[in-house]
Amino acid sequence: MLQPSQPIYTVAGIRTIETAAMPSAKPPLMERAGRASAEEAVRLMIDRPGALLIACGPGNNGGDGFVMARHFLQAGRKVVVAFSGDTAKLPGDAKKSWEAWRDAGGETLSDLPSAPPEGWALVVDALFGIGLQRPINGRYADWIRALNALPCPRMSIDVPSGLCADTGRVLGVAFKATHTVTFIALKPGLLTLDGPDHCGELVVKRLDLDANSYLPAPGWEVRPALFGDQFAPRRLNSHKGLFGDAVIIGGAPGMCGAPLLSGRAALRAGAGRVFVGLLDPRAPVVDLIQPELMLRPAEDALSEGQAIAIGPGLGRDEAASALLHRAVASKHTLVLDADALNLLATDDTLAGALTRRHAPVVLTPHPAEAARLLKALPDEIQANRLDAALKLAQRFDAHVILKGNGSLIAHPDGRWLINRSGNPGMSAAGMGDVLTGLLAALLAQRWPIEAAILGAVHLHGAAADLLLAKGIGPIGMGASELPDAVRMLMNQWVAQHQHY
Ligand SMILES: NC(=O)C1=CN([C@@H]2O[C@H](COP(=O)(O)OP(=O)(O)OC[C@H]3O[C@@H](n4cnc5c(N)ncnc54)[C@H](O)[C@@H]3O)[C@@H](O)[C@H]2O)[C@@H](O)CC1
Ligand SMILES: [K+]
Repeated sequence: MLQPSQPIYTVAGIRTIETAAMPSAKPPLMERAGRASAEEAVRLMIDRPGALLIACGPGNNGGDGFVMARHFLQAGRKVVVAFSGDTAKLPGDAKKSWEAWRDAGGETLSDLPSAPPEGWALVVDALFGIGLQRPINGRYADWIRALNALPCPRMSIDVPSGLCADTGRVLGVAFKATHTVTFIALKPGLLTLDGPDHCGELVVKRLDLDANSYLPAPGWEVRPALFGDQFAPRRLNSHKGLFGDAVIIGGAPGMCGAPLLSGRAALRAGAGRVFVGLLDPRAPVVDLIQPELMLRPAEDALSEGQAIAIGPGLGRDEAASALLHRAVASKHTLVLDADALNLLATDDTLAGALTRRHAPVVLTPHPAEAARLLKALPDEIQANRLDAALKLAQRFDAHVILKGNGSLIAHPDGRWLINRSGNPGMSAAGMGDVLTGLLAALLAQRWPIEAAILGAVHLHGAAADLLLAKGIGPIGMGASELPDAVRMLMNQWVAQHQHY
């Protein structure tokens, strides 16, 4: 059974759900959140005796911490609570939670205690959740740095403190959790940019709420369940024509390696035939390592296939621009990558032509390319990756894959997804070329556009994860090693599909 995709809500969405659900919620949401956190903590401390430390903040995230502390106290476990705020200023629910903690016999310390000789069984961060409003400094920053240095499991409640739940940015300093229990639904900041580095293992506790019934989810995780129906077993009576022609165009002088990498990935991802159009007049006429590839002068390749992926190693000269204009004027589904995106960023005529096309367009920028397309700085893109992806999709009326940790997919109609597969081994030259080749291959096999995008992005990361698991990476993982791993995964998934 493929795991279903989970919904993702921004902070505004979570607030809407909380506000709608709160009045009738029995037991109250904070009781559920604190209890769910305690249940998770028990799992983490299964073979760790001794006391746990819970650091509570001045808002409702701290309230969850007090509920959690009460459960452990009532279960007879030693629990130490640090809280440096003013209990009179706690918001309503958190105040009730603190009172219940006090009434159960609990005490709070106004500063972090030093660790017992045997160490803490677990350290819990209940400082800030979705209510973080500004960079953390002063005492809370000191606390977070001290907690991060402790050699024990560290659990965050809802969101690691200091991490922006919408963007994954660290505001000042952030708690580095080994485990995060997040409530109601996933948030984008947990899944992209610096989020995954701070969350550790991420668990969603829905608090018995059906979020979607309060507010339809704006975003979703990329999971094989969303494109798994494309993995039908091939019929015995098949031929290469059934699996389409993938077309990849690029390869200016000195840059032929990029489209060849894309082409090799397209072959391994099952395209019937793969054409690689190369701009360099002195380009090789055959890839001797991969002689299945059909190398062509770039213009000749334009007339082939159902979809064209253009950009890897394309260069930015006039010949490249003319080729890109012809590709955009074609009726093919288009994937624009690398230099095709750089050319697009400085050519308003091309941008106009793109928005008037009928056939779909996929843009696959990394943050620097996205910045050129939006006339912004890469840091501004990274500061809010979701926002940037949505803007790009709207500006170019295109499907967008904004690459990077937690790749974002934005569709032209405003729907979006975040991919969770992949690892730092992918921070290497040529990885983007492989993604482009995967897209070309799935489109050639006539996967619907959205399935092809999700499939290519997920497979790209999952293949790197497979290599990582075998010790091939993260250091030194090569883009040319990915296609064989992609092939293995696709065949595994087809084999699984046969059981249904
Ligand atoms: N409202 C509810 O009933 C529920 C809330 N829940 C919890 O409540 C959290 C949200 O609670 P809040 O909205 O109170 O927000 P938080 O508890 O995340 O933080 C808000 C408090 O922190 C202060 N603050 C924000 N940024 C700061 C900074 N950089 N330095 C110092 N102080 C800062 C604010 O002034 C405010 O006092 C969720 O993340 C979740 O853990 C859950 O219990 C589910 C139910
Ligand atoms: K927290």
